[in-house]
Amino acid sequence: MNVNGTPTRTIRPAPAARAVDIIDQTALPHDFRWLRLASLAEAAHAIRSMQVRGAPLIGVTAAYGVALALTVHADDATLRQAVATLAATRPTAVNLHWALARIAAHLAPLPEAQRADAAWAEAAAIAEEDVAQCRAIGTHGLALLRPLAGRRGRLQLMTHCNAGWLATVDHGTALAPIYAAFDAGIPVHVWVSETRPRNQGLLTAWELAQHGVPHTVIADNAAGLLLARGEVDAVIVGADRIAANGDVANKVGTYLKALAAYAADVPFFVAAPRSTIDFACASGADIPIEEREGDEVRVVHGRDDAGQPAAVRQLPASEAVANPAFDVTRANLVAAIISERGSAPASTDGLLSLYPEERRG
Ligand SMILES: CSC[C@H]1O[C@H](OP(=O)(O)O)[C@H](O)[C@@H]1O
Repeated sequence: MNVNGTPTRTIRPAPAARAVDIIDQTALPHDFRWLRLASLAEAAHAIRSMQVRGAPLIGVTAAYGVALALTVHADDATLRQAVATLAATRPTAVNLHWALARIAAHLAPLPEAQRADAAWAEAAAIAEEDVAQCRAIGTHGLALLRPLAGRRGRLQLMTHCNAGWLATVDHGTALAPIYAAFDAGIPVHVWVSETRPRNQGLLTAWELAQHGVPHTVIADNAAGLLLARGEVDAVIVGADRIAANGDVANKVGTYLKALAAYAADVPFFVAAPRSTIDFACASGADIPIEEREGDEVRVVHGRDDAGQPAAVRQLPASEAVANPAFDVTRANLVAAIISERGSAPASTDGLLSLYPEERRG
């Protein structure tokens, strides 16, 4: 996508410099800056701290983290350690674990002398696949949105968190069909949920503003009113892990929006590439839910009136808080899964209709 008119992706490999550059998403929406990762430790920290975030993008970043590690040492112990270090950063997004399993399986049979170059090439291949798959999600998602347009002046959409191009290498997942509809000339407006406590909705607002897509930022708790009032034609979100039965793990608060959409008879779509679907995970009950640091709830980070970074402690450090980063939406609340291969019901048969090669027995 474009930043100030310049085509930009979220990650830029620099193998010659033994580094990879990522957009520092903890600085957005106020500052746009690149961050250079030059070691396994820096890649792991970037994922854990959410300098880089988004299910597909953390998978790609982890793959480059393995390349950074093997550029220094390419023995089996280093490969195992790199995979273990990166796998420990965040548990829920299966994309991270899928990418690590894929690059490890690709590198293990190779002679040590060939592993570094092969790691950079495989990480780049995973990144390019993500770009193509997210572009296709936009096309297939547009096919679902187009029939909903025309009911009123603008197609009224709602999303949660950030599942735009910032969460992928390019195009995004949930936002890809929105960009596709906007670029096709369909009048759209997006209700953007701020998504406490890390406020990834502000990243979505930044993205949409960059592309010129009309939008309105709302408090998370306002979504139910808008849905009940009939001000939303469809909800479209991303996913961090889709279980084999169609249950969906996504940013915390997604489930509440799915319940409100169901009560308001508004279609609730989930957009995700193949790397987000975990056929080895039977149902949402088996998806690990990341619990993050309590200060993400206790402390609000923003800007003061002078535009300087400011952190406001809302609660004493001793105050007990819970901070689950994701929740699980049961498949029966999901109108369709949108992937690079098309759309299908959120069910075992639906997912297998998209990926028949995964059918066992
Ligand atoms: C394109 S899916 C992005 C997905 O990842 C986000 O989580 P986080 O910001 O914690 O990495 C959120 O769940 C999005 O839906």
